[in-house]
Amino acid sequence: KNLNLENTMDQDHRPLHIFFFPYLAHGHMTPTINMAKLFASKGVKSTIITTPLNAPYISKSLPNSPKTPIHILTIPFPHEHFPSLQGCESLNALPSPHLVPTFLKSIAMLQEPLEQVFRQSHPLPHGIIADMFFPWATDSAAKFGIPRIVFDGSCIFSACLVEPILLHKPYKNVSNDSEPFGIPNFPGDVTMVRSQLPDFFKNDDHFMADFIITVKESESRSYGMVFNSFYELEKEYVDHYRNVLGRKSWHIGPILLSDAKEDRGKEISLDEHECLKWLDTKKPNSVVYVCFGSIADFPDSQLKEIAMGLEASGKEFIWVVKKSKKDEIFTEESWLPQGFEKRMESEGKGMIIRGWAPQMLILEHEAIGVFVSHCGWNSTLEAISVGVPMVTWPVAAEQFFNEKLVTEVHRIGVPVGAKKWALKVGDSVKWEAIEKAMKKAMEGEEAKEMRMRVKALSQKAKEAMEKGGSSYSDLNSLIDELAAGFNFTKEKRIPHS
Ligand SMILES: O=c1ccn([C@@H]2O[C@H](COP(=O)(O)OP(=O)(O)O[C@H]3O[C@H](CO)[C@@H](O)[C@H](O)[C@H]3O)[C@@H](O)[C@H]2O)c(=O)[nH]1
Repeated sequence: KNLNLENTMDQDHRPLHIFFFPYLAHGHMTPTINMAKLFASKGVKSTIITTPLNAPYISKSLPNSPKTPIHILTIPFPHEHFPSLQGCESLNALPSPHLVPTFLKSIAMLQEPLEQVFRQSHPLPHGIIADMFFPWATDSAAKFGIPRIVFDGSCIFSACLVEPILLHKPYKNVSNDSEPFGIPNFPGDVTMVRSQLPDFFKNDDHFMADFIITVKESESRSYGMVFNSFYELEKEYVDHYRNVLGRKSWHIGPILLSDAKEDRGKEISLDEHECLKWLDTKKPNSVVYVCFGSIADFPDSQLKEIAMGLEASGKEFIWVVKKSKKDEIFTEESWLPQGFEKRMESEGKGMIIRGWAPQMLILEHEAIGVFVSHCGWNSTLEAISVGVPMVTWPVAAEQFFNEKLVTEVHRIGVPVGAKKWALKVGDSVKWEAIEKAMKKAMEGEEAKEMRMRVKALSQKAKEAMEKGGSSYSDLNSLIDELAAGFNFTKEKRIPHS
């Protein structure tokens, strides 16, 4: 029942207080910060728990005068046990992908400091929204009688796909990596091929194989799941998740739409906004924006193919390029066709951003015609929220699942033809395919229809966040429930456990 508690007080008239515990990676931290801001805008006292090196980024992203203050509480990172991670407390700051297993181990050691925070909290918070990749947070919260809610950084569509694939292993029924297989106990007739699945789904010896099982198991024991998504985008899958899989869930997004425009891109320097001025000189829907999120790192040979594809398409573009080694000098010779950058700049054709771009500000510029993306969920939702069609180029994580939602369910994107899941990206896509996909997404009748579909979804996303919309209502019921749940927590019992 919806209690509609006034002023987000609990039944003892205490203001509601929620801990937010984001994973130490960009793609997880940003939506969690925005979630804390959203809760604070409703009058909920919000505390973000993080490690010292991540605190400045969070604090820069917070609004200057929120309705209710947002606190940052730091816990120590276990550097003494992991000397190879000196100076690095985020997945994005790892000097090499080889350190990922070490990083995962170090994260597990945050459990004790988190529990220490609970021990020192008087009174205890009403709940903790902790990232899915902290599976042990469920047990930690339970020790203190606090409901643990899992933040799944992706969509419900992907969550519905992961469950039956892990459980029924349908990829074992096909004879090779490229033979399609259907998904049992999944609404809709999506097919996958084996090469698109994460290695740790298929290989029990993979360093993440046990971890993903623990994550799923902890989800089923948690109080519920929060998704940065909206009902109208994934109706069938939300219903399946709740009614067939029996999971308690709230979809409260696109959270970014609740973020004030002046707060977006605050964390980057003003010079980088040069690209926005450049976009002001371009025609509506004419520019290709290419960016593969905060982690994916393409080899030089693949970057060269992208450059060739962009040039051959004749389209204007903004292309964001990252390198895993921060200090590496970006010389043209190794990864661009000769003279490419000068040629593009002098013709006003294109702009390369090295490092970090103000993505949301770029995407919502009317000049952007298509987004070439790896289908990280934040990027996908950002494109949908502002109504920009995509060229999909999934790389790793759950990105091949998200691609299906974009290209097959909603038909708002053109696949570039990436076939293989890989933590270390190869050079699998040739320039001809890149050029073709970009043209298909921007030219002709089909492109027009795709644009209309994504614009319609963008409108629905806005409505979901407005008063009375599906995400607005779900957030209110979550807040009501947490406020009402305090009586349960006093008895050291998690509701619905
Ligand atoms: O130059 C850049 C690059 C990225 N971003 C932002 O960074 C975020 C990137 O997030 P996402 O698109 O989700 O990609 P990843 O960083 O790769 O995210 C990881 O986390 C996501 C959430 O769980 C998963 O969906 C992805 O598969 C996983 O790789 C987005 O908000 C972008 O707007 C920028 O602002 N500027």
